[in-house]
Amino acid sequence: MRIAVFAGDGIGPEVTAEAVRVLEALQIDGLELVEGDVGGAAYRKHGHPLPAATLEIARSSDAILFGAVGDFSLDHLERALRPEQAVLGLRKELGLFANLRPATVFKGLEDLSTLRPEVAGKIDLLIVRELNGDVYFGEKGTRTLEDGRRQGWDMMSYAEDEVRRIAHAGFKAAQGRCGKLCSVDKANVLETSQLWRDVVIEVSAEYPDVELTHMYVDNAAMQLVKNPGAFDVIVTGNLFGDILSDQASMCVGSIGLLASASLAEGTFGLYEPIHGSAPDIAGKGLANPMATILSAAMLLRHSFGLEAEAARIEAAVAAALADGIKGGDLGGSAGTKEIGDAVLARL
Ligand SMILES: NC(=O)C1=CN([C@@H]2O[C@H](COP(=O)(O)OP(=O)(O)OC[C@H]3O[C@@H](n4cnc5c(N)ncnc54)[C@H](O)[C@@H]3O)[C@@H](O)[C@H]2O)C=CC1
Ligand SMILES: CC(C)CC(=O)C(=O)O
Ligand SMILES: [Mg+2]
Repeated sequence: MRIAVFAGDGIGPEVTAEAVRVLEALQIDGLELVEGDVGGAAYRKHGHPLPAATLEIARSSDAILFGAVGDFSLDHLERALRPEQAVLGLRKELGLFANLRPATVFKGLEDLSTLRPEVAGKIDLLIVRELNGDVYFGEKGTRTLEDGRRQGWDMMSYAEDEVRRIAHAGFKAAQGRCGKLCSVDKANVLETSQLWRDVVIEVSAEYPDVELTHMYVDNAAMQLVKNPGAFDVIVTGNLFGDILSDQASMCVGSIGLLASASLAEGTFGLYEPIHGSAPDIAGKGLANPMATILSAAMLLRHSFGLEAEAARIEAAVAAALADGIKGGDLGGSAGTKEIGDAVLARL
């Protein structure tokens, strides 16, 4: 059981350290943790955000626990060298195409949400976000038009096989939950989305037990706040899924609570909080590590089939919250290590 630990930048090392403490406390037989450099930290040390040695550690591991990357002081670099390329590169190189981002309100903790408790209490949804395509991986550039104006451009596209495989992931996820799949797109404007919708409908023929609906992304953003309890599984593209999942995190309570799994075919996966490196609070011991701790639980469940251990971690996080252990992101005053201690004490 070899787990690569890539802590990264900003609050990445702070939150990852707490998740590692939780993993180690479980005393799982054969657990081996191997650290590697990613992001701005890797660029400063090795001149690249995703050095070959890190990629090698990733490839020789069974799963990756990832913190966050991003460092505003390196945003002047050419795009290929920016910290974010570490996570984008790992997703692409390792074929991590299915990003699962569950958003569920903790029972009895509806008041953590910025929504009214009776609305928030019904939230139990899963965003299945495509992670290897869309405008994030299309050709891009800046050019000067004939009249001298500068123009930035990014190519958005999806090939049918890319849509098909994430659609299957969405339908399968729905089969394991309440049997409802909502495909989110912008087919009223974008050709990329029209193909997305056509292919999702084609794939739906193989899943007669799943109720498929379609929604434009602008409406989905509104419905997530109005009636989030109506969603079971949302399947969507890379860009829309990125945005909607940050929104869903606030419906639950905080971005510091939402975990994710980025999966390839098979059991390999990268597990990370949905948040970034939070430079505004980095180095102060203020970050909420719960999203990373919950990502470690997803890792144990998806990559190793350790359901009982995963459930133990999730229960410990829920118990800590129920006992009032809250970080600043939730209006509390607990620091990163204090939250880690509280989860460990309830394992
Ligand atoms: N997967 C990754 O590594 C990601 C990296 N990024 C990068 O992170 C950097 C910062 O991006 P932002 O847009 O500011 O997004 P962010 O998610 O890092 O932070 C947004 C806001 O949420 C707060 N926040 C985030 N995580 C928190 C936690 N665990 N506990 C308490 N508060 C938390 C931050 O303090 C900030 O106010 C950028 O360089 C960005 O590119 C952003 C998203 C994902
Ligand atoms: C490359 C990342 C910065 C994209 C992102 O925000 C995410 O995956 O949540
Ligand atoms: Mg994001």
